[in-house]
Amino acid sequence: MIELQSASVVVDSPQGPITLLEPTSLSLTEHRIGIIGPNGSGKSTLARLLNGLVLPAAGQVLINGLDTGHEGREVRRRVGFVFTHPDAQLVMPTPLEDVTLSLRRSVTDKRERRERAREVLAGIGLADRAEVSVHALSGGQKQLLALAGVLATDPEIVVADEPTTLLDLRNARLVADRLFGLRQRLVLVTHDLDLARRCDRVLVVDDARVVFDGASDAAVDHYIALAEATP
Ligand SMILES: Nc1ncnc2c1ncn2[C@@H]1O[C@H](COP(=O)(O)OP(=O)(O)OP(=O)(O)O)[C@@H](O)[C@H]1O
Repeated sequence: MIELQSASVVVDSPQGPITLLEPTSLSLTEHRIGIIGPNGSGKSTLARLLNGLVLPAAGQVLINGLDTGHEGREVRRRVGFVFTHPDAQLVMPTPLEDVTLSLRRSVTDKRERRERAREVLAGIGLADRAEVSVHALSGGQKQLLALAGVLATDPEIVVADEPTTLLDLRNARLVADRLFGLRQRLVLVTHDLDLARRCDRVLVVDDARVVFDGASDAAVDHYIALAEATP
């Protein structure tokens, strides 16, 4: 379970503290949770709270009982984070090496790890790209590889921050289908309202607050009404 207990996010600026997320309390137990809202509203901030990339200024964030403030390492092991830009998480020269690195904790034998990495790559359709430079991959292939790297760590929860934004229709569908096929709990930040509609529960964030929390169709309607009401 993902639990926010009056969790707020505040950053310092030369003009004084800025609140990026007002105190928020949530219990997220659904399989697929969407987060939608306007640019700059606080969606990424909320997503980053869930794996301790951002820590609450007050309140608590608990992931399956672990406090992100005190047990950050344990939390990051359980919560895989997929960034909008896959380059942010592809650290090795080739796909094979990248996935092999992600498997270092779960598979101790080196040879077995490489074999397993090849299987993972085959599973995302990149078997023939295993040993090319990651820079030679297309945007969609990179995003699939980044996702595969996250999944190779066997997280309990996957948080994805606009993972399809940079992709064309075909690749966006590939990545989305992969995300929605996961057995793990998925928290998905997205501007794609069709994807939001596929979630079991959707949070609408506006102006550093969760302004709606409910079923996906009602949440999307709320967001559209909000956008239409904004001058
Ligand atoms: N470290 C920071 N210092 C100051 N302001 C920040 C910081 N991080 C984010 N912000 C500001 O906080 C607000 C919320 O940012 P956030 O990235 O959470 O928005 P978002 O809803 O994900 O936006 P988008 O849809 O554009 O990605 C924005 O106005 C952003 O400029």
